[in-house]
Amino acid sequence: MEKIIETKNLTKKIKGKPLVEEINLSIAKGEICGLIGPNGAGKTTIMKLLTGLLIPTSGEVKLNQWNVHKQRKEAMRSVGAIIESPIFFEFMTGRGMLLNLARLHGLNKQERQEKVAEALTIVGLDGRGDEKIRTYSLGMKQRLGIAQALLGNPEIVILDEPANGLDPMGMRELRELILQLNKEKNITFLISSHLLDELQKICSTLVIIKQGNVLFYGKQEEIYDKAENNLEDIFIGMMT
Ligand SMILES: Nc1ncnc2c1ncn2[C@@H]1O[C@H](COP(=O)(O)OP(=O)(O)OP(=O)(O)O)[C@@H](O)[C@H]1O
Repeated sequence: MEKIIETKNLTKKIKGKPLVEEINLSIAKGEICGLIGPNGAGKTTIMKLLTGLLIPTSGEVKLNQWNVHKQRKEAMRSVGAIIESPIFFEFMTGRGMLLNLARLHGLNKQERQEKVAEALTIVGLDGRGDEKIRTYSLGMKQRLGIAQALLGNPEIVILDEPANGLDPMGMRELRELILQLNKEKNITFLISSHLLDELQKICSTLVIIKQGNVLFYGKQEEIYDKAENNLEDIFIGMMT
């Protein structure tokens, strides 16, 4: 199976204090991988290292075989990411903002219009694309963030806490969107969340971290034994 995200002994220290230590991940193309851990475990740090927003103290990250820190341009070509909250210009329309971003991908005017219309349709915002972002609900903003990530035809999408603050309807829409993109475009997802039920529903693999160290990494079914199939109980058991 082709590996699309690989980390080797990935370590980040700040002033000698390890934020994450010796992280070894090997995520295959087409996986939906959930990253879980308590507050401060190092989830955002891992995502920032994967997307080149932080430089590792030691170890390496490869995306699509490209080293993120040595071959940044090539590595980032395959990734769309939302780390922490996406930043929007609220006075713009969803379509206007996406059209501006599409310029950065070097598309001509007609290509930009087509690409943006396609992205808005995929995330279910085609009917609202010409309204100002400030009128959007949180769920719509999250989906606009995903539309933004889709503009570069990514093979990997990295989402940091995408379901934060969403109501049950918004969560279901987000879940269905992720599953649809995974199935139809074979996009690989790495998603961090505190919402274990949500991850349990969609992830093929899980990474569980505590204080910067990986406690479990593998297929979701491997974590359950016959007596126990509740991810929350297993997670809390590991943390205490
Ligand atoms: N720039 C920094 N300088 C020093 N410590 C930092 C810095 N950034 C993060 N940390 C620390 O590193 C640890 C991991 O932080 P990180 O944000 O990756 O955790 P997280 O798992 O994403 O947490 P949460 O679930 O609360 O978002 C925390 O103890 C945090 O305080």
